Amino acid sequence: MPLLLPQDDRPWIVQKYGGTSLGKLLPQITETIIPSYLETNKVVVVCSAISGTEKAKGTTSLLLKAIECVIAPSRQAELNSIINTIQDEHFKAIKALRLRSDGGHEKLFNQAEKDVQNECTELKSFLSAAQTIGELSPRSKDRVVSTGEKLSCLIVVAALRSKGIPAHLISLSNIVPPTTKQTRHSLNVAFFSSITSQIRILLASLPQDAVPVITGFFGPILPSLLQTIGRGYTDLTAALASVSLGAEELQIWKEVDGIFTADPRKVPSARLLETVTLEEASELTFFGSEVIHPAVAEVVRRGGVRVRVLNVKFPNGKGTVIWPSVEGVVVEASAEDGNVSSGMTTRSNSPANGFMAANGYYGANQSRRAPTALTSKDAIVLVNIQSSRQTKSHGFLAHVFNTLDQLNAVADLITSSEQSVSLALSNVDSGDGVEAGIKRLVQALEKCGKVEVQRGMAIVSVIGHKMRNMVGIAGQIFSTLASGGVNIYLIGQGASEINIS
Ligand SMILES: Nc1ncnc2c1ncn2[C@@H]1O[C@H](COP(=O)(O)OP(=O)(O)O)[C@@H](O)[C@H]1O
Ligand SMILES: N[C@@H](CC(=O)OP(=O)(O)O)C(=O)O
Repeated sequence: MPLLLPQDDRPWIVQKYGGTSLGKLLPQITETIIPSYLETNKVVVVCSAISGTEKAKGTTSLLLKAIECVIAPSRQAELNSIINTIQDEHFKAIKALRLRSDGGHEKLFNQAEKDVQNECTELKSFLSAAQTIGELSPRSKDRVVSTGEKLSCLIVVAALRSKGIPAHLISLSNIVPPTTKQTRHSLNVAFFSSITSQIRILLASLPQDAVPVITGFFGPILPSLLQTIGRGYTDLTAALASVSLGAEELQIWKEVDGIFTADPRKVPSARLLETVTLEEASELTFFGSEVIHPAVAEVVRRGGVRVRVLNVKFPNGKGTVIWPSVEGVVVEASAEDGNVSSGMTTRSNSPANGFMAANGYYGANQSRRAPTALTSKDAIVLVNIQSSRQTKSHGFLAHVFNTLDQLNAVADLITSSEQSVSLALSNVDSGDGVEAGIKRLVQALEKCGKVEVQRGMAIVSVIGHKMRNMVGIAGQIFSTLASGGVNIYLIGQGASEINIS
């Protein structure tokens, strides 16, 4: 008779770990946080690529640099040295695991080392073949970038297995069905549903006690994940995994206690927020504070998953809960009333589907809050275009936006009048430097009218749901800026009215 195992009905928790947390705090993650949650939950781990010190010097950034080398035949040596650096960083991580294991698990670590080496060798030959041809398609670039998450998952699986946790690596780099005729995938509801089903199928094939360790990269997406979703895509993968499992909570583990009223590195007096809405979190990220990837919001809202931002260094903290906002609902509630579970200590009292308790609660104190948070973005280029007055205003605007589209330039803020448009752009560098990007932009926009450019500007954004109904908030913002001697060049209020920039 087959042995029937008891059904494991612990609720799922999905934990996403960013590159710097994995690079600096791997033992804390694999020896303390994950085992603690496994006592009461089934856990899925979603990993970004490892960054030893900071994201700008991490594996993904190095891989992007390697991609740049491909188009220049003279940079073969540099290319090889980048991949060697990546390999060494991962070998170092395995060496640290060996030291913590006191000579145990030799076979496990040897295999991990071999797997890392194989990935890097394959990558080198892929890149060197591309260098011979002198080009790399967006899809091939994605193939290169996906190596980062594969490598980090190899390390995390080895770390967990060395502690007796049955971790299994799940690569999502081939879960998107190819499109036959289309040149790009439409990232719509149907697309995301197909991804969540694929993830569910992959996870269902694992043993019941398995701890899946999922690559933050998923693909292949046409034209490419980097082009469509951009950096920080691991948050989205984790959101899709949580929806596919009906997870109790999606946890985004970082090196900060949660979401603050401002970047705590820049503003020491910033306060930790107990809750924010999904929209506020997305706006904060878009305007300079890396909180959650904006694409996460729609996925978790539809899937009804609660999101919590937590600190790897202080895992007992409550973190910040991100809730979907509910139109027209104004409820005063305390954290306790609203089933806000408190991190590692009380986890079992959350609502079944993770959000919106029956009383319509959508986060403690939200109805009392004035602006929720501030953020800023530097190195902004301001472009003013004055129409040459020969075209009607809509023709002029269409011309300007078509030009931006052709140049792949995204404006963070836009204001317009009948005959002029002001644009604030944060990303004018297409790989050949900011000045080259500005020159290209000006040349193209001069066909629409007179163009003026101002460099070295900053966008300051005040974000909060409550602002929608507050009279006088804009006046307060501008008089505060004036008292700090700040000259305002452009004012924007998002259509959602939760952001004044
Ligand atoms: N409002 C904010 N709340 C929290 N962190 C913020 C905020 N604005 C900017 N930050 C910065 O975002 C970073 C997020 O933490 P980090 O662990 O580096 O993220 P990741 O794991 O995604 O790389 C912190 O360094 C923090 O200073
Ligand atoms: N590794 C990718 C994706 C990602 O999600 O990163 P992180 O979670 O460390 O922000 C990047 O650097 O963009």
